[in-house]
Amino acid sequence: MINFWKYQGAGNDFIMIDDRENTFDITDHEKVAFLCHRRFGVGGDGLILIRLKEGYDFEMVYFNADGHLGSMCGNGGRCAVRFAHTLGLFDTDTSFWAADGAHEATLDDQKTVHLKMNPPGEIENNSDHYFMDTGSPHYVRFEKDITNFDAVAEGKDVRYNDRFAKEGTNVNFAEVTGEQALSVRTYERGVEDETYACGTGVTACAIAANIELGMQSPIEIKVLGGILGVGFQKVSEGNYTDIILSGPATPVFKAEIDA
Ligand SMILES: N[C@H](CCC[C@H](N)C(=O)O)C(=O)O
Repeated sequence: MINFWKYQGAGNDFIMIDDRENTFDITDHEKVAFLCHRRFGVGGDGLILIRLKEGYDFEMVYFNADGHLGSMCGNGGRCAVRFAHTLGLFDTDTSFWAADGAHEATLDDQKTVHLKMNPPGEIENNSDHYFMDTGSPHYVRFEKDITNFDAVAEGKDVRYNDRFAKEGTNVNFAEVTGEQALSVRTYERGVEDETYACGTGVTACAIAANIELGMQSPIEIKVLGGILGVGFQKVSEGNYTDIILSGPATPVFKAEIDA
C-alpha cells in the first residue's frame, strides 16, 4: 500500500510520497509510470519522493510521468517545499537537495513558495531560439500569438528533431504580453505532452526575455494553469544569479493506493 498526497503548482501536478524511510524502489519505472497514468493510476505530470539528506532539510527525488528519474523540476520543487513543511521538516526557510544540487526556498504567509534556482550554464542564442539548462534542458522560442497555437505539434517537432531525439528537451513558446510580462506554453519531455505549467521552463523564458528584449526582473508569467513569477539579477552578459521562481503550491488530496 502506498500512501501519497497529490499536489499541484499552477496546474503542474505531482504525486508526493513521504519516503523518509527509503522504502520506495527508485528503479521500478513501471510502478511510477502506472501511478502517474491518468486513467489507470492516480495521475500526475511527475512523482516526487521526500527523503532525508544529511546537511539539508530533505531531498527531493523527482520522476517524470514516464517513470524515469528526471532532472530538476521547479514546480515540483515548490510543491516539495510545501509538503516538507507540513511534515515539519522546517519552519519558513529551507535548503534541500535535488537532481541539480542544493536549493534554498521560503514559504511566505500566503503559502507562496519562493524557490532559488541554479544559474544556467552556457546559454545558446540561436537564430530563432534559445537553449539553456535551468536544472532541466529548455528550448525557448518567442512567438507572436501562443493562444492560437498548436504547442503539442510544434513541441514534438523540436523534441524529436535530430538534435534532441535521444536525450529529449522541454520546449517553451513565449509571447511578450507586457513590459515585464510573458505568456508561456510548454511541451514537457518525459510527459511527452503539453503541461499546464513548467517552473524550470518559465525560468528559462524569463532569462531569454532579458537577453532578447532587455526585459527587466521581476517578470510575471502567465501559464495555462496560473501565474508564476521569476526574479533574477544579471551579473554580466549571459550571467545570472539570485534566480527566484515564485508561485503557488497546493495540496489537492491525500489517499492510498494498492501498488
Ligand atoms: N515541470 C518541471 C520541469 C520538468 C522537466 C522534466 N520534464 C525533464 O526535463 O526531465 C518544472 O516545473 O520545472
